[in-house]
Amino acid sequence: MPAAAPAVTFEDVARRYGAVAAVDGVSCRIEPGSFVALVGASGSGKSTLLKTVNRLVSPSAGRVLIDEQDVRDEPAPALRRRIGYVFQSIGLFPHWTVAENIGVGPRIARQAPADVARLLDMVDLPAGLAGRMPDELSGGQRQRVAIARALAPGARLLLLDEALGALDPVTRDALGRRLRALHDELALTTILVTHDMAEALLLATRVLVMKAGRIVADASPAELVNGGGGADAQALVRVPRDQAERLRELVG
Ligand SMILES: Nc1ncnc2c1ncn2[C@@H]1O[C@H](COP(=O)(O)OP(=O)(O)OP(=O)(O)O)[C@@H](O)[C@H]1O
Repeated sequence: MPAAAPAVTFEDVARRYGAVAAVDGVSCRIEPGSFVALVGASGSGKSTLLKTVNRLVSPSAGRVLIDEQDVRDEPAPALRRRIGYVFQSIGLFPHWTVAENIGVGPRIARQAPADVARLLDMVDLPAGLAGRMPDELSGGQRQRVAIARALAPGARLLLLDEALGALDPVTRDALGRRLRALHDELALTTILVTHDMAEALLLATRVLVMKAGRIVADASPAELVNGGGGADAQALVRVPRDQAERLRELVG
């Protein structure tokens, strides 16, 4: 396990698919311990950029560093064991119990067995769920198990790709808060891909806005809600702001 939360550095990263520049020259350093939200319209390149970190996508140009080390310097399986990755479609192994799913990372890495009860408690699930199969859980419970599994090998870097996207709004809000608390308690570096600017503003310490494969805004939530970050960012901030104003008008 790395001793501290890592930094992530993108150096002029590009990824083309034929004529499409999914990521088009991104340079940016994510500081250790930060919680960065990557927001932007569908197809703006958020997921592609995120996946260059754990090498699910190889850049066509440029490089990605974790701390000062190029992610290509070690075999991909070893790299991925150091990185928690949670995505929307969950991906629990359907024929394994909750405990077996959570324990898979440490088992493959030949670490001490996962403390399943502690990991379940971290994501606000009762220890009694350990013996259940994934199809005996709700969507929100499954997503919590996926987060526990991602953290089980002691990862200090957490990549979340629309990890809350399929959940109902109440569960989504609760799990978002839990994720932010875990980020703080475990001193993680977290990168969250989301369509939802309100979620980004409420959870992140820094928001990067992507458009057509590029980062077009880089600002703190406070800067964004105070009108900063430029036109592309403000177009996204306008949505939750207008909703909040319309709700306020309903107050009698
Ligand atoms: N494996 C692939 N093959 C071909 N084109 C791809 C591939 N992956 C992504 N793309 C294209 O690259 C662009 C960026 O896709 P990406 O999934 O990174 O966007 P995104 O911002 O994460 O979108 P969404 O929010 O809809 O998930 C899109 O035009 C997409 O069609």
